[in-house]
Amino acid sequence: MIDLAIEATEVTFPGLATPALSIDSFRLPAGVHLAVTGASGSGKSTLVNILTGLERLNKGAVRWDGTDIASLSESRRDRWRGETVGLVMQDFHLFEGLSALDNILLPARLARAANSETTKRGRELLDIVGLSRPEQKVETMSRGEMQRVAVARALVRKPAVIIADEPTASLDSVSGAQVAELIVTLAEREKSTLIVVSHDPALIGRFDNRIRLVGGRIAAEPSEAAA
Ligand SMILES: Nc1ncnc2c1ncn2[C@@H]1O[C@H](COP(=O)(O)OP(=O)(O)OP(=O)(O)O)[C@@H](O)[C@H]1O
Repeated sequence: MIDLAIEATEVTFPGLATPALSIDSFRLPAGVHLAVTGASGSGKSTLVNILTGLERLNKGAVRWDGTDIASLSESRRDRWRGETVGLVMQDFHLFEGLSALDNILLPARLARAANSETTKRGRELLDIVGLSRPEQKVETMSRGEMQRVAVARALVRKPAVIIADEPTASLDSVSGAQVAELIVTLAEREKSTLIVVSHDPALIGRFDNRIRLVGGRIAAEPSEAAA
């Protein structure tokens, strides 16, 4: 569990008249679950990218647990991201040709952080997300099953933060509801800070803390716990 502070932050892109993202001040206490909504182009993906250190800021700071992630070297930031953030994306980002279990273990293996404990946890997580065939190749799975593999992968290194970008957008309503349930309950169980970007009313409705982005700015006041 780590807390977040966004300070006087701006992200601009060439050709845009106004910043894609402009946030004066935002704080999220450790362990809080937050939903981020907003129309297309309002800056949601840009927000995800600065929270994970994938996009550079033009101004300001994004501090996780007090550390401005821009102050880290690129290799330290990559290591920090792998250790700290579990990411779930709309289009799964799984590797075809690999089994569900190998997909779950791949990031930890690439970071040379995999051991017998990681494999055990990977198998347990597959079980928890309701997948009973760890050796099944991911390209033979349904979309809902693929996203459940991605959720298990995001959690395998016990991340302090889980960030999900439209995790239910490419799923039918039944699979979407299952994935939403898994993300929320697993974040709770692991005591992770959770940030979910979504348009899905069923998913957003599960969050007490919500912000809405309009033109790159936070439009709605964060609720009490996230203020
Ligand atoms: N690399 C880039 N270069 C130029 N403009 C960009 C770049 N990335 C994003 N933008 C612009 O920044 C604005 C915010 O984009 P962003 O992708 O964050 O929106 P979004 O809310 O995630 O949209 P969507 O819901 O459609 O994915 C948009 O106007 C977009 O065109």
